Amino acid sequence: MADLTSKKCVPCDSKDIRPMSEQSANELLAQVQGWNLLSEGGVMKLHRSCKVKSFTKGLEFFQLVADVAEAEGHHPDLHLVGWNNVKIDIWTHSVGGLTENDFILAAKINSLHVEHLLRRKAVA
Ligand SMILES: C[C@H](O)[C@H](O)[C@H]1CNC2=NC(N)=NC(=O)C2=N1
Repeated sequence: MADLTSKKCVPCDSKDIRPMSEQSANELLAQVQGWNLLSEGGVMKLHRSCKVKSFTKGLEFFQLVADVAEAEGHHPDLHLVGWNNVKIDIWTHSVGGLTENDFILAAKINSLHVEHLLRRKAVA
């Protein structure tokens, strides 16, 4: 199975794009560490949350994510709440569900070098 980061998102308005099943989404989830499936208003989405070191580092993180999204022509919902809590939701709006595009985008976000922007998780 080809690595998701080596793939390219396809235009979301192509006529043969369909939302995938929950089973397919769960299978692909293994390739996007740190992301979870979320169902909101009947729409299945990919969700990830993390803490950033500061409000401005959160905006820097968003800019790096935005660069990937623009390159892919596929976009996440970005939330920066309580000054340092980042939440990212990804789904394919044109079909109201998940497609491979969403997993490609999540995998490419995971491959960003952003350790300098993120707060390390406290070791239990
Ligand atoms: C033409 C193309 O379908 C639209 O411009 C893109 C833009 N980015 C997008 N991003 C996401 N997440 N879903 C979409 O349906 C979508 N559509």
